[in-house]
Amino acid sequence: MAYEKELKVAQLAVVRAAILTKAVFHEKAKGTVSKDDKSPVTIGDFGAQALIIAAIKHNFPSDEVVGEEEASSLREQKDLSSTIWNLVKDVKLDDPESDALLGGPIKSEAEMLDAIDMGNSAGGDKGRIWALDPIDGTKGFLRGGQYAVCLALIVDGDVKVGVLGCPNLPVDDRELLTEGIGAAATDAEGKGVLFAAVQGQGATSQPLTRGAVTPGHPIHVSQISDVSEAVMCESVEPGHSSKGDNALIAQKLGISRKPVQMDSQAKYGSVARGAGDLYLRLPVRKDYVEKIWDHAAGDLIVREAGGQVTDITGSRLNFGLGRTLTENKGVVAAPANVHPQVLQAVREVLDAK
Ligand SMILES: Nc1ncnc2c1ncn2[C@@H]1O[C@H](COP(=O)(O)OS(=O)(=O)O)[C@@H](OP(=O)(O)O)[C@H]1O
Ligand SMILES: [Mg+2]
Repeated sequence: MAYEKELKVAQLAVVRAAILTKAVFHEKAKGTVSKDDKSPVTIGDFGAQALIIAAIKHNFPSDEVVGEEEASSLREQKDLSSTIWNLVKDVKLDDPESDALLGGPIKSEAEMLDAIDMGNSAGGDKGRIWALDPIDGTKGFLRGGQYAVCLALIVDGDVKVGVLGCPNLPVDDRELLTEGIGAAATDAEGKGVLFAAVQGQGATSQPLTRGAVTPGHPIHVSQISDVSEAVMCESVEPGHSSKGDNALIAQKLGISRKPVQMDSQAKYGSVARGAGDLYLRLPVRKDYVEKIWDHAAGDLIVREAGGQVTDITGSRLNFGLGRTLTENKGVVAAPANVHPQVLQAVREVLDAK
């Protein structure tokens, strides 16, 4: 099967990184520092990025990585760097064979910093480029809510493999629709879902363990025929996506159910397994440009599960542009049969503004 090894390495790398993020999730002080753009980054972001890039480079040395973090600030803050190293050096998969496939542990702090810095690819529409968001939904992570470890392989601008590790998502998707899942999540035993997709091969999910991965079971978007019965997924943070517009669109579509608010690309996973029906991410700020690592894995997983993902103009998201998508044109993800209707409602609401 095409991309078999890439899928396995990506899944195991995400599992390995999630072992670290789960450990950090339980710490009160998550080593938060503010990036230049004022968004938060934690010791978990850096550690997870190092673990994933080391695994990719061990298996595919000439592939490039577009990663969210860089190590320059760590090289100046030696204490922070050694705190992260103390976490990273102990992370190991429970299954020795899987651990060996990833190249075993990272050997030194210097190697860890170098691995983080290998996420500096400029991206683009040529070659094999991995898009990595070590902790997507950092605000959710800090709040004790949903977050996702996200990894995708983009080949010549096309997403071929997508993996999302969602450590706080209930394995049983019926639980998802209970109120307050975004805020009240825990990663108690039995929680955590690993989503994956390969282009043309469908999407799967399996419980997020600490060891080997299985082929997973196929997932599908919901079968709703009447869009008024849909459950909408949206961001928790009001600054990331317009909730006012979402409410107007829901009204236009006759949707009366309350939206489920959830941080991170976990929303794509939820739509892909039919635990939510729609995901709308409508621009709040014209100058904010969405980054490819925030969408690449989720885009493929939803499409392989039978959904359609476009921007608000109806075009497929363009991952060949570099580190970012086009100007902020938002995201509309829905089961293919209702996507045109949803898109039309989106356009009507936005045009009326
Ligand atoms: N203004 C604005 N508009 C749109 N998107 C933004 C904006 N600011 C931040 N971000 C990005 O949102 C990522 C988190 O995604 P979500 O909105 O899905 O989750 S959340 O509910 O906000 O936590 C988050 O990803 P992480 O930084 O990895 O957490 C950001 O890349
Ligand atoms: Mg992100």
